[in-house]
Amino acid sequence: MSTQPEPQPSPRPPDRNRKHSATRSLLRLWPYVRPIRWRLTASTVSALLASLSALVIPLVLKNIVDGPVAHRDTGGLWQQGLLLLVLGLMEAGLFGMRRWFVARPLADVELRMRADLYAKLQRLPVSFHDRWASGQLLSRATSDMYTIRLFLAFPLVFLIVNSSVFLTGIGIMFGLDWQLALITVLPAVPLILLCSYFERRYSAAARLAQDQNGDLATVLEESVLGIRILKSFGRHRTMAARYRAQAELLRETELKKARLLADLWAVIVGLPELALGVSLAVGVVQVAHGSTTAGTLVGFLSTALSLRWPVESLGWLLAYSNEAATATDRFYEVMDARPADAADDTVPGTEASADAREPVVTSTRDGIRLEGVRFRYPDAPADSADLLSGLDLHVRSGETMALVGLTGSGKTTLTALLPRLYEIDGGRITLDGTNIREIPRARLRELVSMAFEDPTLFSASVSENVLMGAPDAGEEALQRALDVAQAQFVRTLPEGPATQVGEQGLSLSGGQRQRLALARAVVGAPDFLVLDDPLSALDVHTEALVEQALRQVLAGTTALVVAHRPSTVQLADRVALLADGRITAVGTHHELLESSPEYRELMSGERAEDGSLVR
Ligand SMILES: Nc1ncnc2c1ncn2[C@@H]1O[C@H](COP(=O)(O)OP(=O)(O)OP(=O)(O)O)[C@@H](O)[C@H]1O
Repeated sequence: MSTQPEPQPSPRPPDRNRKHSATRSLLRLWPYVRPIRWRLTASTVSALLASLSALVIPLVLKNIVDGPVAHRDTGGLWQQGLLLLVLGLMEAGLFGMRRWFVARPLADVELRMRADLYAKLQRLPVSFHDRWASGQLLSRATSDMYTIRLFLAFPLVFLIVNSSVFLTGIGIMFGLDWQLALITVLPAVPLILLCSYFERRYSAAARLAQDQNGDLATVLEESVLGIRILKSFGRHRTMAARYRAQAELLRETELKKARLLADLWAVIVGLPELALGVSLAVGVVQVAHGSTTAGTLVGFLSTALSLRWPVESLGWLLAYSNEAATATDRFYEVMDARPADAADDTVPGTEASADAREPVVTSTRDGIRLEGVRFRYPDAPADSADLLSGLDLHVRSGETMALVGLTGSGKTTLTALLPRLYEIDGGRITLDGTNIREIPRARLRELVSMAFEDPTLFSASVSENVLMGAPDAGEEALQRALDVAQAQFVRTLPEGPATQVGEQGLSLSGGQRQRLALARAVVGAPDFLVLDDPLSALDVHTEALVEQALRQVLAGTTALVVAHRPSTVQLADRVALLADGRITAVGTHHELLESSPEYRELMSGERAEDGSLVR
């Protein structure tokens, strides 16, 4: 039976429909525009001169009609004709220069904004990424950046140029004949009101479309990443229907935008045409009565006609500026997101990170100590209990502690607290006596090395993936890490450790990926090692070999190893049992087997709480 899927907006922070004006949003681009301000000004001036030179053409026409044409002066006609040619060439040349001034600098602006967004995404805490759908972030880094660059290239320049040309043209028209000019500019009043109404409605629709674009990207990304699961469960049609429904929503919003624009366009084009018709009729009567010359009427009408583009372009210039303002808002929603403790954050390449390389002052070899640690996920239901509620644990220096507990008891969460992937809500965690909050993040993450349950590999070579754990480590360390992780299979790959793996490269099995992730964790010979069920995807034979090699690594480090099965527990000196947000028992495997009924159940797998706790 197939169910009709409802399009789901991906989880994202509450909608922040713009409460302030588009101008205020766009002004926030100033830090990026500032370095290219002179080139942008030169580009605007070129476009302005080009447009103004086009405005002189009607005046030349007036002179031709009232002068050489009226007096049959062929010599004068050639002169004026030449002037028209020069003006035309000037216009073309200046418009060409406009592009030349900004093409490269604008590409640089886009590059810098992309780089800043990427750096910010890397710095933001994991809890931020838990809240935001990846498609929303992808669309900000791609289509929103493109919208902003295009705005700086065209609408920004032409909003300034066309307004100036419009005002100059109106001035010329008043100079030629104030009565006709008055009739022509009368529609400006309802147009201004209409534009402000349009701005509000269009801005809401533009925001919705850009968010829906992000939702669509999320569905697409999930479908591509989960294609095997979708196919094997025969759910690809359901997902396709969800994608279509999401695309349908976006289409509706785009159509709404088009309708709004079409309505505005109809009025923007219709009203001035009407006014022009009336002024033409009045002008003809004036010429007939001799109160104005035929040349003045020709000049007036040509000026009015050359103002058509500045007026007609208003619709899409406003629409595009609105989209750019929305894209800017969306960009700054990420850029403004600040980790609560951003002050002590360190980024590689900054001065702070130089300090981060200083060794942690450790007078004692105290190992890992957690005291009264409390933690709950920021998006956990308000009425739920803390996931970790006053947890105490001491892993002695050089010791390997296995962490066991029912599924969902918080083992993975606890491991993520050590390198501060999440911030604790209470208590303290120390490494060799130093509070982890006092250790710069970059240094902390050098000290604590992790292998996650889900081994992610990047589109890079095997050696690049492994050396991510210690960029300065050499070939020898790489080979040793591969040996420890029993990843000798790497040597049989087409290009050995230089073979490309990950999404763009060779597909590896789950066990092979897990071994590379393990090699990545141990390559830097870290002081503290955190392994989240590192052997789960290995066959019994390989598991025994990895365990054997891992014992040597664990002997020289302080380690916390999440374990689901007895064989992994055997690697540890002692075992800690996590239950109800606390460590309820600590001891050797045998001690706990004797003293803790809960541990016995867990290790025997008798209590299959939800069928997935242990083998
Ligand atoms: N990012 C998150 N945001 C909110 N809740 C989360 C998040 N990650 C995990 N949880 C919840 O926290 C609880 C503990 O999850 P955790 O992954 O730490 O358990 P675990 O003991 O490692 O489980 P397992 O043995 O199955 O790996 C679970 O109820 C889970 O739903």
